[in-house]
Order: sequence, then C-alpha cells, then structure tokens
Amino acid sequence: MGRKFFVGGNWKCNGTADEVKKIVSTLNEAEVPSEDVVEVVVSPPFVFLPLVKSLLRSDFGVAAQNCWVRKGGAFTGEISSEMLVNLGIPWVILGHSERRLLLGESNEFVADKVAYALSQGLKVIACVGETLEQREAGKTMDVVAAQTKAIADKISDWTNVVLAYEPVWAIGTGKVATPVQAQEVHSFLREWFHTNVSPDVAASVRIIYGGSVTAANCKELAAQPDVDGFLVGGASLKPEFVDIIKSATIKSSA
Ligand SMILES: O=C(CO)COP(=O)(O)O
Repeated sequence: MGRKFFVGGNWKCNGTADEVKKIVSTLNEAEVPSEDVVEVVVSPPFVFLPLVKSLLRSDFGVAAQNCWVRKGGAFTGEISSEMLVNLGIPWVILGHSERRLLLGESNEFVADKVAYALSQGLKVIACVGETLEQREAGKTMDVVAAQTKAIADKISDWTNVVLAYEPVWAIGTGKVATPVQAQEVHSFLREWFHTNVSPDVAASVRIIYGGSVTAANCKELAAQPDVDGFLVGGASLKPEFVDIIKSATIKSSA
C-alpha cells in the first residue's frame, strides 16, 4: 500500500523576492531523505511561483495557494487552474481555513474548486479542520466529516488529493495538537473514507496534519499511524523546515 510521507510548506502571504531566493537556496542545499521516502511541495504566493519553480531543486514540487473555482475568464484578481497548468505548477492548496473563514469560502465552494482543479490535471492539497468553538462544542468530527463529504460528493477519484487536517485553533498559535488529538481525527477521517468512499481510498489517501508544526514537535506527530505528513506554515519559512522533512524517516524505519 505505502502512503508516501508528504511535507508541504505553505508560505502564505509572506516574503520578498530576495527572501524567497534565500529560502529556496536553503532547500536546494539541504540533505533530505530520497523522493522514495518523502514528497516535498512548497507553496509560495502566486507572484513568486515562476521564480520558485525556476530555482527550486527538481525533486521538490510547487503548489499554488488557491485558484479560481472554474474556467478562467472575467474574474478580476483570480488565477485559474488553466494558468497553473500552463506554468507547469502541479499542485494547488484549496480550502485553507484562512480562506474559509476570512473570505467566506463554503464547503460547497471549496469542493467545486477541488473538482475543477482535478479535472484540469492539478493535484490538490484539500484542507479541513474545526475552530476552537467547534472543538469545545464537541463538533470536531462532524465538522471535518462535512467538509470532506462536500468534496467526496463532487469527485470520484482521490488519487491526486492529499487531505490536510488543520485544526484552526492550532494554526499560527504555537498551540499544536497533541499527537493523540491528531491521530484521533486522522483515524476518524480514514474510517470515514472506509465507510463512505471505499476501503481502497481509505488505505491509500494521505492525511497530513497542519497547525504549529515545528522541528521540535514533528517527530512525535509523524510517529502516529494515520499521520502521513505535514502542512507547515510559519516553520516552512525557516531552515527548520528541513528537519520537518527529515521526520519522514520515522515512517520508513517503522
Ligand atoms: O496553516 C498552516 C499551514 O497551511 C499552519 O500554519 P502554522 O504552521 O504557521 O501554524
């Protein structure tokens, strides 16, 4: 079966061209486990995508942080899936909580984006996760199931999807989910796929964790059976991202 460990770096709305070049050169010089062990994808802001793609080592992939929900056209300020494909950008992050909450992206809108991006040949990192209020109300599983179901209702092939579980209360707060909390939701989601999609998809889909992942906490999280990697925000802008990539070896030596 073998779910290859996946480490994504979401740079969000950060960086100047010089800073971006610096991060890329750190990554290019890094000694990391081979492509058989870990898949690494970094996601710079749109404007830096061509720069990063041209400079970044070829064993690392590049992702956009969003794209338009359907075919491009008269949608000022948007970037289409077609454009990403045209530039040779293989991945896109969709449904990040910052977009769901700050820009009002609904489960259905995110699901439409996922379906369209896949139809154009992009690979998708689809994000789900509950707010603190939802967690405290005991609704975590309902929320992530509804977010995942909206996508499952619109796609039939999960091969090119990585699901990122990112509890909103852990994003950018320094308050990481404990390994037990992460495993609990990841195993719930895998079970959800088993029941609602198929045993094959449940076994093969990668479910990665995001929210205050650092070099200090990544190993314990990576050791959880249903944690197949990470989506890293703040720490992906720093050299410690390389240490997070290296946590993949925990799986290969297991
Ligand atoms: O939102 C995230 C990745 O998409 C996580 O961000 P932080 O790692 O900064 O908490």
